[in-house]
Order: sequence, then structure tokens, then C-alpha cells
Amino acid sequence: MSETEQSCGSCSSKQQGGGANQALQDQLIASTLDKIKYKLFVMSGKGGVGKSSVAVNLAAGLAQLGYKVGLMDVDIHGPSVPHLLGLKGQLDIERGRLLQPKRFNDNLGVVSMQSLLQDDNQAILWRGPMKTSAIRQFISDVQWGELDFLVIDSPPGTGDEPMTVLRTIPDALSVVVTTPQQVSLTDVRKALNFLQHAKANILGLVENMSGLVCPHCSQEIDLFAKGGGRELAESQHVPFLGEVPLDPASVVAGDLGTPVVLMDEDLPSKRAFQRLSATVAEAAQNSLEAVSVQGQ
Ligand SMILES: Nc1ncnc2c1ncn2[C@@H]1O[C@H](COP(=O)(O)OP(=O)(O)OP(=O)(O)O)[C@@H](O)[C@H]1O
Repeated sequence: MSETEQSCGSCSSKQQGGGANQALQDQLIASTLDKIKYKLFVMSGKGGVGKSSVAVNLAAGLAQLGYKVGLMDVDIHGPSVPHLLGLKGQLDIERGRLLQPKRFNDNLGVVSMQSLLQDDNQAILWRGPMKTSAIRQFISDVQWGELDFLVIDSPPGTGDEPMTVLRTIPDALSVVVTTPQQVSLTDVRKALNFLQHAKANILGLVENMSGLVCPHCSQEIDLFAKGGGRELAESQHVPFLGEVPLDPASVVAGDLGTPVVLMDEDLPSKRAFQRLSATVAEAAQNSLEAVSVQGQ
């Protein structure tokens, strides 16, 4: 594996074209986002808590409910969305044309920054400004059309990528993912501070890996304790959106490229993601209504 400074296909085509015009890009971003009703920004304070799994299953769960959904993965360094959905290959990039999302099914289209890179195995050494410009370009250059929901998966933490997404999509509703362990809860507190500082809209908190359902006896074991996410949400006055158990089937589903929420079997994590999707859809609708009432 070689390490290199690399630009994505989309960036390089614009550079050849004479550099991006910021005002024009702002217009393009605004016209893309205008056609999308709700933008869900899935984030976490800590890596490995299941943020991408939540983003993928939430997108697939909303699509299953009949909504038109887009899923955008802006994790440049560790994109897992294409793997979790079994999507391979790069997006077609033609100079001067908008990018078309890959279709996962009739209701769900997907784009990942990984599919813009020339070589999946190359480590990328992008610094802050490059990431910011690549993400803005990525948001402006995808032709989503009319969508009910755009689900955005970003890298963990409070770095350049989350900040760029929040600045570019000010009406994004943040869904914060945590696990019940103390170390994750401490990081999520920092993530909530970051969101408040960025004046972001917080839709609520999800507790992932919340108890383990034994595949043999179906008894629930509190492997990493349970309920810390709900308690934290209450103490921080943030809505609690739901909990998803630790379910080995979820890992198998991910490796098969099928979100667990779409599996045929009746699984604890499938049921949890279905509940979460319905709760999120309702919370998003309520939040938009609240904003329009405040604006009257
Ligand atoms: N509810 C769950 N039950 C069992 N395994 C899970 C669950 N949620 C996530 N996982 C597994 O945990 C691992 C990490 O999940 P995932 O990649 O979604 O986390 P992440 O927070 O997005 O990670 P990163 O910080 O790298 O972006 C994966 O192997 C995934 O299959």
C-alpha cells in the first residue's frame, strides 16, 4: 500500500476546469439541498461505536418505510458504507456532469467519497482545507433529485469533516450515536458540546450495542451495561431516539452487504432499527414543524 497525497476525481476535474467558483458552488449546493426535505447527520464522539451501521440501517429502514432516501458517506479515511451495502466500484465521473448516486434499491441511492478515489487501498493524506473543499464539492456535485431524507455518515469526533458538513448544511438534524460504556458517554458529552457550539440542530441520541441478546436462550445480557445513553440524553436535555442491542447477526449482515434491517429473519437488531427508523422519521417531521411554527 502506498501513501500519497491524492485528489478525488471530482476535484481534479474542477482544477483542470480553472478552479471552483465559491459563489457558484454555494448556489449549486443550495439548489441540491432545497430538494431534500430532511438531512440527517449521523455522528459520534468516539470511533467504533457503530455510527456507520446506524447510518446504513437508518437509511435502509427509512427507505423500507417508503421514503426516498439518499445516503452520503463523507468519511474519507475509513469509509465503511460501500462495504456494509455490498457496493463496489467507482462512481462515474464525467467532466461537467453531476454525479449519479449508486442505486441500492428503488428508494435508496448511495454515494461514498471512497468511490471517487482512484485506488481503494491508498491511504489519503488530506489536510483540513483539502477535506473541506472535497466535502463541499461532493455535496454540490451529486444529483440526488427530490429526496425525503439524506443520511450523512461522517468520521467520528469533532474535526474538519463534521464541521464542514454542519457549515454547509445548516439545517441538518444531528443523530448522535453512543454505546453504554463510560468512555463512549464521556466522548459523546464532548460531541454534544461541539454541536451546541456549532449551533447545530440535535435530533437526539441513539444507544448502540445496548445489551446483548443471547442467540441461544434469547435472554438479554448487559454486556457493556445499558441505559447510559438514555440517562445522558435526559441529563443533557436531548431527546432519546432509541437503543439497538449488540447482535452478532448485525456483523454477519454487514459482511454480506445487506443491512440487518432488511434481513428476512426476525432479529432483535432488525426490530430495533425498524423502531429507530420510525422514531427518527417522526422526530424529523416534528422538528420541521417546530421550526416553521417558530418562524411564523
Ligand atoms: N448493534 C451491533 N451489534 C453487533 N455489532 C455491531 C453493532 N453495531 C456495530 N457493530 C459492529 O461494530 C463494528 C464497528 O461498527 P461501525 O463501522 O458501524 O462503527 P463506526 O462507529 O462507524 O466506526 P468508525 O469509527 O470506524 O467510523 C463493525 O464490525 C460492526 O459490524
